[in-house]
Amino acid sequence: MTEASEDVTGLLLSRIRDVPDYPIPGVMFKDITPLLADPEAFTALTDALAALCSAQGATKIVGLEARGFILAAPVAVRAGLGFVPVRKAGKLPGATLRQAYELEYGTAEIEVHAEDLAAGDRVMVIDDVLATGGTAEASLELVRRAGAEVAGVAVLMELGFLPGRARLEPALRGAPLTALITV
Ligand SMILES: O=P(O)(O)OC[C@H]1O[C@H](OP(=O)(O)OP(=O)(O)O)[C@H](O)[C@@H]1O
Ligand SMILES: Nc1ncnc2[nH]cnc12
Repeated sequence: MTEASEDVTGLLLSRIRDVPDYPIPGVMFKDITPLLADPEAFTALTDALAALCSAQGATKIVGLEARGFILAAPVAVRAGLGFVPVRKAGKLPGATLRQAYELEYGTAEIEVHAEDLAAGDRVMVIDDVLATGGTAEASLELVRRAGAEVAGVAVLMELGFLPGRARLEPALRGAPLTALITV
């Protein structure tokens, strides 16, 4: 299975809560906590993402702090693959690669332990939301700077009212971007 079924899509969509003007006025925040609290929905999400990782021949899973960790860690276990955290700057103790990027509501820097990824790894990047695409774009930069190959990017939810997909397109270099749902 490479796409979520309509039943799964509907279930996931029904468990996402809209919070207007959070964290700043003008942002419609998509809150995934109701989905996480529903074991049927969380399991369906994990299974769909794990199937995608297997279908695309991933050998490692990168999760993006913080909400991406919640999704990516069970996917890595389910798919039988190693999990590599990409963290906000200053949180990883070892030698890191660092990349700056812009968010829908601010700027940030992310890091990965340089030794966690290497040539021969095929990496699936997993996150909850694709908004402006800045976080995912920076993570692909890190994956490649570490010498690894990008198997794809998979997100629970793409914000279709923002140009994240178009921004990410060049950085994908032909690798697939899969969103289980688009809102
Ligand atoms: O496509 P973008 O515009 O880059 O936005 C998407 C990112 O923004 C959110 O993370 P955030 O940095 O808010 O952190 P959190 O997961 O710690 O809440 C979300 O979890 C994605 O990682
Ligand atoms: N509107 C939004 N809702 C939830 N997470 C986000 N990350 C970036 N923009 C977001």
